[in-house]
Amino acid sequence: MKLGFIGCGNMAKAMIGGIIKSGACPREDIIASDAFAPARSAAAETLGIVVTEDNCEVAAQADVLVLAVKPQFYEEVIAGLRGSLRQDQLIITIAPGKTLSWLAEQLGEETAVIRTMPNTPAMVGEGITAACPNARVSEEQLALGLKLLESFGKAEVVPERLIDAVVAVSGSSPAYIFMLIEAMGDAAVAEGMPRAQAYTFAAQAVMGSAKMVLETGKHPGELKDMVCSPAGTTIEAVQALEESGFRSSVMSAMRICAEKSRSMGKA
Ligand SMILES: NC(=O)C1=CN([C@@H]2O[C@H](COP(=O)(O)OP(=O)(O)OC[C@H]3O[C@@H](n4cnc5c(N)ncnc54)[C@H](OP(=O)(O)O)[C@@H]3O)[C@@H](O)[C@H]2O)C=CC1
Ligand SMILES: O=C(O)[C@@H]1CCC=N1
Repeated sequence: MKLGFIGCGNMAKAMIGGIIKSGACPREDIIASDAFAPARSAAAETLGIVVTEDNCEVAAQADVLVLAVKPQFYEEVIAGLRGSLRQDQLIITIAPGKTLSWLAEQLGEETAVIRTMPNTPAMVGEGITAACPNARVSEEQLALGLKLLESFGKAEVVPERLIDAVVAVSGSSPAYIFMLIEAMGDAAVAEGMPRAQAYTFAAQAVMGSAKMVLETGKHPGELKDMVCSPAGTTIEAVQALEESGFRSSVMSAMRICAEKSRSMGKA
């Protein structure tokens, strides 16, 4: 099985890194193209895969083809691939806004497409990806697609109407979490902790908290209550966070994120 990537930027590199690390596809069977020469060199050097400038060469070789360019380039990239695509190929998309019906118009009704939304923690095998197959995707193709997506984390089939929520809750959310870790690190530095140590403590606390949600099955509010000792330190921090609208800020940001994702389909 040959795996092709068109566009070899941040998300493609995260996915390819995870795929190679897990052994789901050997690096020799992965080929990627990118219009930007430094992106090609970075992928060749860091991932050890074959790279080319020619998108059609990737499309011609790939059994599974991932379109990993920004959504605004999808139309021109797909137009440039006409004549190089085959009916037996599986296309995986990762762009917000680009719906299965829009993709069917661009790629042809007969093309098997899995619309997905991954995230960059794929790079360390801790991604989560939502997958929406179209009606042309066979059981074997869906199994193959999910095997690839699961090679760098979790993957779940979701109805397409949920994909904009997925963009907000997992596609984009690593950025909010990195901002949280950065802010926690800064505050610990202000208390006198060396910066590197501050990031280790902040990141480990975030990872451990996430693991508790996943592994205990307890409501996040209950887990929060377990940290708040009566008349203690945490409840003071919780009150300060509530006063500055922490939870409503996160919800507003995610609403704007999902709206932006929806709007990208109209561009
Ligand atoms: N980054 C993330 O966390 C996530 C991204 N995604 C999606 O992944 C896709 C890629 O995003 P991301 O990796 O962040 O973007 P990047 O800009 O890092 O990567 C895209 C790459 O594609 C190149 N490119 C542009 N036009 C073409 C073309 N015509 N042919 C071949 N290559 C081209 C770009 O070059 P140049 O820089 O010159 O334009 C760039 O190197 C997007 O659709 C994004 O929405 C989905 C989930 C998470
Ligand atoms: O910022 C973006 O548009 C992409 C999609 C989800 C994460 N990054």
